[in-house]
Amino acid sequence: MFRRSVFISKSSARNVFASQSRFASTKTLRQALEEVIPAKQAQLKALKAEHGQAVLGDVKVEHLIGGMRGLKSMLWEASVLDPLEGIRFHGMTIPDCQRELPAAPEGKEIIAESMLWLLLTGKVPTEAETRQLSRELAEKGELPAYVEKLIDSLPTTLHPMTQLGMGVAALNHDSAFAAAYEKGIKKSEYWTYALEDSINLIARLPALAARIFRNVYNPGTPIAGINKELDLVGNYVNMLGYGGNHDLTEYLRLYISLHGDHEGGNASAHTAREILASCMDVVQANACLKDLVGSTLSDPYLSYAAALYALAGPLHGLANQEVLRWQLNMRKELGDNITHEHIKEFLWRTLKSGQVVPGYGHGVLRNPDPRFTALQEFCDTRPELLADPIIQLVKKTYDVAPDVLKEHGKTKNPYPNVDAASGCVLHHYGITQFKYYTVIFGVSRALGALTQFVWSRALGLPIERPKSLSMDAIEKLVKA
Ligand SMILES: CC(=O)SCCNC(=O)CCNC(=O)[C@H](O)C(C)(C)COP(=O)(O)OP(=O)(O)OC[C@H]1O[C@@H](n2cnc3c(N)ncnc32)[C@H](O)[C@@H]1OP(=O)(O)O
Ligand SMILES: O=C([O-])CC(=O)C(=O)O
Repeated sequence: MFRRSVFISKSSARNVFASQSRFASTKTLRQALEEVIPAKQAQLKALKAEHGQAVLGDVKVEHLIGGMRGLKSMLWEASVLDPLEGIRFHGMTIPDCQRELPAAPEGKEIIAESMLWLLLTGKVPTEAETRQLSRELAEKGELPAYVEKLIDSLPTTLHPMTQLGMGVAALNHDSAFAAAYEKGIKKSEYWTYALEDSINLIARLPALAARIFRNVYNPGTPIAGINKELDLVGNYVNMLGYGGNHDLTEYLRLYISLHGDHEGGNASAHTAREILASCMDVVQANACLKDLVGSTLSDPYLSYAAALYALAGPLHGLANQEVLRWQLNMRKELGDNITHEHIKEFLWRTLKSGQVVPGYGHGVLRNPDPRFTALQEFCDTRPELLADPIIQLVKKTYDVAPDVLKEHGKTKNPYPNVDAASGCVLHHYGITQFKYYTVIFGVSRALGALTQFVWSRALGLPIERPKSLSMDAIEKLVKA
């Protein structure tokens, strides 16, 4: 399958890259990024100069109390989430990406490299560019010995996500960004070191994540070496010990690409990167360019470690482990031959005990998550997946859960999010250790979070420091 480097013609990409040629030749990711940075810098400058005082919305007291839901307060380049339609990556929907982005030579699904290229540059890479990036990642994929030693020293009872965050933070020992900053570099050069660290980190995540899996679940077994001819996820699957399982490899390619970015407001991405100010009066574009952990010029490793700990919460990334635990409990309690009526009763028991239904609801989405749909479609093309009792249970739950949640009347979105489907497929392929699932999510979310880290440095965004208020201060302002 051959695909050319295609110019993205939609939304923001249209303005920024309008002067760029439609078909790029083979270049490295760094070269491709170098080409697009000046246009983005100019766009930001013009936005600030021409529209710095434009009002994007009101900040209400309910925003301060309600987790800033819906507040337009962040700058995030790679993707934008529509409540009804779901995510678009530089204007491309998930089906667009499935159609346009290069797959692995022997596969059909999107791979992490082509998604990363799209997120960073706004362009669809050629096959040759994708392969070149795969090779670069494979060449940089080995873990330093001190990190292996650190991970091997951790108790196997320590949650895999805690271990992942520790390993990522420890990788900052070799941060090019931190070293260059210490040496004293110009602000305009930050992005190049940010990119170097980001690529190194993405390259090393599979080896780190696989080592945690081996230590916790298969102690003493060997870990496969990195194959320089393989893509990132192909190597990850090998290192996990599932090499040769083509369908699992394809599933993880899709999963890791789709989970890569979900605009900026989700807790993990937000932690790593940046936010536009939430001021008490109006949101002003020029006053609002701010960062969180990355904005302090903490290096990409420390920023992403922080993001991982946000991802490890059950209302966010840990929900995929919670979904499977919940579905397995359902099966244990209800036995085989579970009917829709049984599931309804189980759902009500969950809700009446004050718990959330994991895998359902969303902070922004108001329709079924198109990532959930894409994963369901993956199952629909494979009879062995359709015959799996847990996958059937997930489907049956989807038949009844939206109505139960509507009747319950609390959640603004009674539909499934991506986590409702992701774990059951892993379970089918033999990755039954559900406490590990969020680690896979963590390998993925680096694609989007680190993309924005690079862009934040390229655009010279300042430290994040929104204004907070006490309840007394709010009352005083409101009464005045
Ligand atoms: C990759 C991801 O992070 S996707 C999200 C993964 N998380 C989950 O699947 C966990 C289950 N879902 C939830 O807890 C929520 O829907 C969230 C955290 C995703 C979004 O939270 P919010 O934006 O606050 O949702 P919303 O505005 O609809 O919440 C209103 C009420 O409905 C409740 N609610 C929301 N979703 C659910 C649910 N799945 N089950 C039961 N109640 C729910 C909320 O707890 C809240 O109750 P409260 O008024 O008593 O506090
Ligand atoms: O967007 C959100 O708030 C949560 C989510 O689905 C993600 O981060 O993938």
